[in-house]
Amino acid sequence: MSLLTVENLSVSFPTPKGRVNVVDGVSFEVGQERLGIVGESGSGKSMTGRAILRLIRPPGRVEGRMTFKGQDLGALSERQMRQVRGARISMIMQDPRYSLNPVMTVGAQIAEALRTHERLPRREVKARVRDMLEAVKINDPDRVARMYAHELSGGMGQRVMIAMMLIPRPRLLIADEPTSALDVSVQGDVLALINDLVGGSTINPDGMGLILISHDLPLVARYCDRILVMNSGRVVETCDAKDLHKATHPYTRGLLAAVPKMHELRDELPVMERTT
Ligand SMILES: Nc1ncnc2c1ncn2[C@@H]1O[C@H](COP(=O)(O)OP(=O)(O)OP(=O)(O)O)[C@@H](O)[C@H]1O
Repeated sequence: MSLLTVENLSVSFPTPKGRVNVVDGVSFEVGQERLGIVGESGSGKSMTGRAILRLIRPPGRVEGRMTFKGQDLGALSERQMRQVRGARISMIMQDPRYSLNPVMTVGAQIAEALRTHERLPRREVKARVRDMLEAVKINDPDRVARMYAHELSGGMGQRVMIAMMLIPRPRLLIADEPTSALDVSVQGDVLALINDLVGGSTINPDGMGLILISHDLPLVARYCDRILVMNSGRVVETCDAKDLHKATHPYTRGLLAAVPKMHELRDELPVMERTT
């Protein structure tokens, strides 16, 4: 069943030459599955994700219709939309450390988020914070709970953000380049974690849908069920990840042709030390 339906979405901004559509007539559906949105820088991937959550501010203009579980997101008040963003559709961004409160410990932030969403007896808070950190595979959770954002590695910070994002048990996760600010050595671990959580775990037994936004085609092909390829604001190809090799659009074929070169480049990179 479809969770989110996007119909004819356009996002435009004023330029000296008039309004320009940076997202242009994009339509897709996503259910409890992993949908990858891929394309080069500037193709409109992030604007699509932000438009779904109504995060585009004027002078940006959004047109089209988006429904989440049948509810028209455009018809919601700003207060109702905040509830959707807080609880039903979550988003994780590139560098998690900027999203964490710098003057609160990790444990205090997770505890605060837990108490916002459920009545929790004081004596259970510490154990629940530990459960959340363990669920995102943080080693030594009690020590990490006492740390501040600046003391975390990028990978740890992203795991902490993922734990916080899961507290309200969202039905859909939008992950916009969630690993591009991380060391190559931990990128796969964080994506594998997101992948596991999408399927369901002790802290979110029902699982959730995923929209993974990335410029990295092999990465999206590896972690997603379906792929939507964007170019200049438009969807040029939609296919199952397993059928990517059969893609017909010249732009997708161009991205595919670049893949072996990317692998060669990666093989030349020095292996970095693990930081998580
Ligand atoms: N405030 C703005 N005013 C005008 N144009 C904007 C504004 N914000 C973004 N854009 C343009 O919208 C286009 C799409 O941006 P978007 O961030 O969605 O691209 P992207 O595919 O996610 O690329 P990247 O991976 O580099 O973030 C870009 O060409 C960008 O320059």
